[in-house]
Amino acid sequence: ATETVRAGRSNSVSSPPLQPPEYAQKIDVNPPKGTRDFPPEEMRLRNWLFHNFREVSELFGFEEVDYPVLESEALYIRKAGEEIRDQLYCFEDKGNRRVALRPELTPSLARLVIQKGKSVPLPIKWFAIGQCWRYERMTRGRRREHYQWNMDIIGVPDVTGEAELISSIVTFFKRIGITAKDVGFKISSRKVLQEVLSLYSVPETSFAKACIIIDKMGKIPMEEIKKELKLVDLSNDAIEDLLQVLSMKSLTELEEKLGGSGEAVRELKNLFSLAETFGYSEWIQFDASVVRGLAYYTGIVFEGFDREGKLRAICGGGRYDRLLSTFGGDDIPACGFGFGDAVIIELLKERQLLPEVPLEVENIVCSLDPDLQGAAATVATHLRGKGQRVDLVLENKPLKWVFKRAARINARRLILVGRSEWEKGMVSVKILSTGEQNEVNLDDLQ
Ligand SMILES: OCc1cccc(Br)n1
Repeated sequence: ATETVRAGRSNSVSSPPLQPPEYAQKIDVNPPKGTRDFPPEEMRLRNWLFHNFREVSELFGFEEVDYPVLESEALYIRKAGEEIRDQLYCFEDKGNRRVALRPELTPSLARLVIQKGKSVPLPIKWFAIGQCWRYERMTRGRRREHYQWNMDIIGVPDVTGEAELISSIVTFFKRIGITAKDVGFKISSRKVLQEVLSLYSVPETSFAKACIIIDKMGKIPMEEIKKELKLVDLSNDAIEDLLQVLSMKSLTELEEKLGGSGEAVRELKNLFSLAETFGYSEWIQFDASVVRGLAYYTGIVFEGFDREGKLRAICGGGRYDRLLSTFGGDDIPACGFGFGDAVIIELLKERQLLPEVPLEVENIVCSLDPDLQGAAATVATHLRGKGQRVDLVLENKPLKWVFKRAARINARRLILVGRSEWEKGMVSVKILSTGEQNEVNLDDLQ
């Protein structure tokens, strides 16, 4: 075949490496601002994390789903002043469509549930692990993407749904060595806010906005919180009453304020008694200040937090009974959570619980003679056929190089293909930890 010689590059192996062609332009080898590469070591840790997400989801009988990273912008146009809306990574595509990189997975889930309609029997129990995006001014140097694990139950109106979801997260934490001493769940209900605001003539449209403002408590000054609440038509009395309730840390106190007959207190009491039966009471506490920052929550809300208080929320979720109907679907109750891939790794580092996830390739196979490269390929294929991982040395390399590579890949065995052995259908097997070396018939090689 005629060799095409690219301008500026010589095909002869002997000439010294030339300067890159004049058209080459050194690219920025870093990933875009706010995004991450996952080179092998980081990818092994990520795979370990996602493997645990999947194992727990399957333990709870959930089915895995996924959706496009790119969605119609319309899925996220909510007018409640959410940060997620301000930071939407949206643009107009070449077909003049308004699209967005998904900032969360729940709207996609709602879209697919509606699309599937009656063809999917309830309750739906789906989980997903997907990359989510936000466009944040890099002034704060925060990430623009993360991977989120979501589990959602659609079609169960009772708090047994939320209890099941919290149980799945507790199960996940236990699997990776996190205990109730490290992490807890703050639990409340948006119905607490609803019942307080119902004592004052607060317009329904103000409810979601008030929740988003209250979610900023602790992040912006209290005076700013009050100012923003006034702007969504809450009276001073309503605000004072609300803030007093939000400081409550006991259900007894809440019941004294709201009475025991309302839905908020009844559901929370039910959830805490279910926690007893699941066996995770030590993990949860009532905290009226938890509202979460998504507009569509309508009932129970919860968030996982690190008890040392050094990190941002580890995960969060709650009930969203109106989301499907706001998308034009039937009025189907739903609850779910999101669990990001970043804070949990920070927590594991803090607690010295990061797992060792070394590269482990059991075997390294190499020929001792360039003419036996084919024989080495035969040996590698034989072993791979038996489910053995094999790193096949693909070039004629000195043994010193082979031993160095064997150490890097944590190989247990070095399989040497030499002429005299191969003529007898044998190979030489060296156990690298002991140095023990034997000739083995290829057919007996396991
Ligand atoms: O949790 C909010 C969020 C959404 C998308 C991307 C990132 Br990073 N963070």
